[in-house]
Amino acid sequence: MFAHPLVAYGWTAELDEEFAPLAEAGLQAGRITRVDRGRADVVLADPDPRVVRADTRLVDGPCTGDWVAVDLPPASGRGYPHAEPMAAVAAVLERRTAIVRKGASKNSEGQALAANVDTVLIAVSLATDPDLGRIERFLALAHESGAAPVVVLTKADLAGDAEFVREDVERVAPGIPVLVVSAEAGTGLDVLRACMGRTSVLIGQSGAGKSTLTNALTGDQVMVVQQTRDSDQKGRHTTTTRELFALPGGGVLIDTPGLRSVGLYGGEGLQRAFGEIEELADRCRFPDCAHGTEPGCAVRAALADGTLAQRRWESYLKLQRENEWIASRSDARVAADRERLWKQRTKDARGNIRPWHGSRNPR
Ligand SMILES: Nc1nc2c(ncn2[C@@H]2O[C@H](COP(=O)(O)OP(=O)(O)OP(=O)(O)O)[C@@H](O)[C@H]2O)c(=O)[nH]1
Ligand SMILES: [Zn+2]
Repeated sequence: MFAHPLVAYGWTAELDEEFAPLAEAGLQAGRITRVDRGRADVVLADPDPRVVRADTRLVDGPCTGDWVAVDLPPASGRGYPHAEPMAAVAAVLERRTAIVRKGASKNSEGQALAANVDTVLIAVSLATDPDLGRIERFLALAHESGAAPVVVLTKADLAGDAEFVREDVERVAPGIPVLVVSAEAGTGLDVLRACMGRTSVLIGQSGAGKSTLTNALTGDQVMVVQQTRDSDQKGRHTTTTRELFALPGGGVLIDTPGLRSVGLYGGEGLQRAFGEIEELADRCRFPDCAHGTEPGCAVRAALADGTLAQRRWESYLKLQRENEWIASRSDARVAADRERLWKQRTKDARGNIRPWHGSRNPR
């Protein structure tokens, strides 16, 4: 068994091996538990896990879940220009997976929400009718990340007929587990735990119950929870940062703030989220069928006999148009951005550490 104080935070023998040259350069391995402007909380082994605040301005766009190399200031503070010596993130290790959505700004930059995640838990409240289109969007985002999606229907204690909703949601999530839980009543949590990989992230709308679920899974009041508005069950955007916790039974959970918009950021995720449509298209008579007026179109046949729901087809077309629009913004630009995101940011601005590349590339 591989023993290391950061195992509880997801550290593996493989990471340890990758990190060896950085350790030799005098850097400490750590995982980002939360990010603020220009700063991050990083859990380090010292030798027991402890959280330090570190400057992140030397690296490009670190996010919660990133494995990093931390440069701790010498105890004397000698050699540091600041009055208060501060730890600094010197490098970000290659990401295995990353949840990337379209950035808030108009340009085509992607925004990483969480890194090195194995399971994406898409939280959807059963207190109101679920928005299937939104779930499809979250699923495409999750598929694109490289992690395995799971849909978690929350607040089962408030649902009239949870099973009915679950079947509805299953139709838009082919091959994906759809679970029913209540953090309030404590039901469904064991099944949920069994579906969670080493590192899981909770995503979903504000008020979906992500923080309540985080508290239930950590067995602690780690996140603040606020009432949803009675009028429309909308959340109040209580959670404002992404935070990472080690779970008592092993594994790591990242809670995220409610997402107002989930702009997709291109890629194959959409095809995977709509796998059954891709399969239908493969059966069209013409390989380049546009599913319009062509004879022998399997997609139109499925729409006609109801095997493929009209709503689902339109949702797919809409998301595909969105994806294409992003790509058209500038293929080169998007490609360069992605490259930059996936690539190892091991350059140390101070130039005293050699660039270092991990052995695996998620793409
Ligand atoms: N009845 C019931 N209420 C729940 C359950 N889970 C969460 N809630 C309530 O739903 C409201 C919103 O819960 P949060 O956990 O803050 O939701 P969130 O998704 O973290 O919201 P943001 O932090 O704004 O993104 C709170 O009033 C919770 O008490 C549940 O299982 N049953
Ligand atoms: Zn066709």
